[in-house]
Amino acid sequence: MTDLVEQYDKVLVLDYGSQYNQLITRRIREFGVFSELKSRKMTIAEIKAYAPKAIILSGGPKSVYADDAFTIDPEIFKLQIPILGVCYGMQLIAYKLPGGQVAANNGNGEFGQAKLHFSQQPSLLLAGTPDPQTVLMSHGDSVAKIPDGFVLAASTDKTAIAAIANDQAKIYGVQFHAETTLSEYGNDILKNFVFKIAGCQANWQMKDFIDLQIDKIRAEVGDKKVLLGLSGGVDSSVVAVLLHKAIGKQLTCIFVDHGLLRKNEAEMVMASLAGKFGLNIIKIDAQRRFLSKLAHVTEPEKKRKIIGKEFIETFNDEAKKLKGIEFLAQGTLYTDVIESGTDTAQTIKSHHNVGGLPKDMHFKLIEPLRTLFKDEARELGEELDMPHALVWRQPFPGPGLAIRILGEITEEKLAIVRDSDAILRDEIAKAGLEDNIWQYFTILTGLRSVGVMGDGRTYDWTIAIRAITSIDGMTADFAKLPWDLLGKISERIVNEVGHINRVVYDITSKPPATIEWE
Ligand SMILES: Nc1ncnc2c1ncn2[C@@H]1O[C@H](COP(=O)(O)OP(=O)(O)OP(=O)(O)O)[C@@H](O)[C@H]1O
Ligand SMILES: O=c1[nH]c(=O)c2[nH+]cn([C@@H]3O[C@H](COP(=O)(O)O)[C@@H](O)[C@H]3O)c2[nH]1
Ligand SMILES: NC(=O)CC[C@H](N)C(=O)O
Ligand SMILES: [Mg+2]
Repeated sequence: MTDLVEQYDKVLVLDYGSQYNQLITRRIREFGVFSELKSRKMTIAEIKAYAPKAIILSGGPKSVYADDAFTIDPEIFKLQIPILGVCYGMQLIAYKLPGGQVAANNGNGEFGQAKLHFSQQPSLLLAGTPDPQTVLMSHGDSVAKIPDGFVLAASTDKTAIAAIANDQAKIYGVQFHAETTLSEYGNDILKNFVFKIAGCQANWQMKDFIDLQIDKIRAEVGDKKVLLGLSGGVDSSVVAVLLHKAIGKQLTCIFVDHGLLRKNEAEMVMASLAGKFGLNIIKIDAQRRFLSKLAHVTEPEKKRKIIGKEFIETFNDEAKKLKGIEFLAQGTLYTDVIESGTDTAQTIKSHHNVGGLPKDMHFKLIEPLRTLFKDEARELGEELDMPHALVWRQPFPGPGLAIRILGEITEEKLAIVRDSDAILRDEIAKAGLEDNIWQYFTILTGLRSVGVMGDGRTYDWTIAIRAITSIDGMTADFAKLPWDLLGKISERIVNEVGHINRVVYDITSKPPATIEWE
C-alpha cells in the first residue's frame, strides 16, 4: 500500500499456504492493528525495510523436512522482532533453530478440536487464558524436540509439544490454529502476542482502509477510465461506491445478465442501483452468449472457466465501445482468491473472477477488497453509509445458477432452480429469518427417484435445500431451520414446481463440504 501505512504499527504475516492465512491478518485488524499477508519469499532486507512490529509465520500444507518445503532465512530470528509461528510456522521455528526437531506423526495426525493443557512453565503468550482450553488442531507432523532456549508451554493428549515459548527472545510457536473461531481463546492468545509481547498500538480502523484505497486507486488510475463488473451483490456495490468516491465520472459500471440469475434479479438490481450513488450503469443482455457456450458442459471446473472467460469477453466488447478503458474493477474478496488456489494454497474451486479469468486478459485489475472477507466488506459498506438491505444481502455467486444445477444446464432446469429458489426465499422472508441465515438457495441435483403423486408413479428430479450460517464464508454450518418451515418449503416446491418429487436438506458443514455444490 502507500506511505499512509507508515503511521501504523504493522504485523507482518508470512504466507506458507494455509487456507486460514488471511484470517490471521483480519483477526489482527479486528484488534485495531494494521496487518498484511506477504509472500514467504520476502528477503531479510525487504522485511527490515517494511519494519513490522511483529511477524507471524502462517500454517501450510507441506512438511518442513520435505524436499520441496517452503523455507525461511534463519536470519529472521536475529532481527529482534517478536515472532509467532502457527502450525507449519511453529514447525519451521523448531526445525531451523538449534536443538529443535520436527517429525511425522506416522499416520496418526490430529485433526479437529482438542483440549490444550498448560505446562508448569508460565508463558506470556498464554497468560490470562484458561487451562485447559479447546483449540483447533490440523497437523500430521509435530515438534519432536524443543529448540535451545525455549520452554514447553502447552500440550494436548495427542501432541506433547503443542506450544513453545522463548519469552526472552520473544519467539513463540503454537501447533493449533489460534486464528480460527474453533480455538476458544485464540483471539486472546493473538492479543497477548500483538499487544503484550510486541507492544503494538491499536490505531487502525476500517475507516482508514477507505482513505488508503482511495489514495491508491487515484495514484494507479490517474486520468484513465475504469470499467467495474457490478453484480448488485455486496462486494461489487461497495467497490462501486468506493471507486466513485475516488475517480467519479471516470467509472462506468457494467451489469451482465448472463441468463443464470435468480427470478426477477435483473430488474431488482437495476432498481436498487441505477441512478443511485451517482453511478453510471450499463446493463448487458448476454444470455444467449453464456448459455450457448455452456450447452452440454457438465464438469464444474469447466463451467467456471467458461463463465470467467465469457464475462471478460463481454467486458471487452463493452470496453471497445466506451474507448479509453484500461482497468477492470471487480468485487473480488479473499475467499475467492484463496479457494481459486495461490502459489502456496491448493485450488478448491476456480472462482470465476479469479481462477476463471483467461490468461491473456488485456485489462489491468483493480480489486480493492482482495484482502478482505465478506464481513469486512459489509463493515466497509456500513462505513460508506450504504443501505442496510444492500449491505446485508445474501451472497450470490457470479456463475449464478450454473453451479446450482449439477451437470448439464438447460432452460428447463434453470426454470426449476429459479422457481424453487424463489419459494425458499419467500418462506425464509415470511418466517423473518432473512437476517439470521447467511446464505440459502436450492440445488437441482442430478438425481432422479421414484415417487407417487395422485396415485400415479413418478420418476423425477430431487431438489436440495442449502441454508448455512457463517461469518466470513471460509467456514460454515448448516442452519438449524425449524422442521415445520422445512416441511412447508418442501410441500410448496413439490406442488408448485414441475418435475420435482423429492426435496432433501443438506446437513453438512464447510469443511468438509463447500457452500455451493459445484
Ligand atoms: N452479473 C454480473 N455482472 C457483472 N459483474 C459481475 C456479475 N456477477 C459477478 N460479477 C463480478 O464478479 C465479482 C465476484 O462476484 P461475487 O458474487 O463474489 O461478488 P458480489 O456479487 O459483488 O457480491 P456477493 O458475494 O454479495 O454476491 C463481483 O464483485 C463482480 O465484480
Ligand atoms: O463470485 C463468486 N464466484 C464464484 O465462482 C463463486 N463460487 C462460490 N462463490 C461464493 O463464495 C462463497 C464460498 O463458496 P464455497 O464454499 O462454495 O466455495 C459462497 O458465498 C459462494 O456463493 C462464488 N462467488
Ligand atoms: N496446518 C498446518 O500448518 C500443517 C503443517 C504440517 N504440514 C503438518 O501437517 O503438520
Ligand atoms: Mg455476487
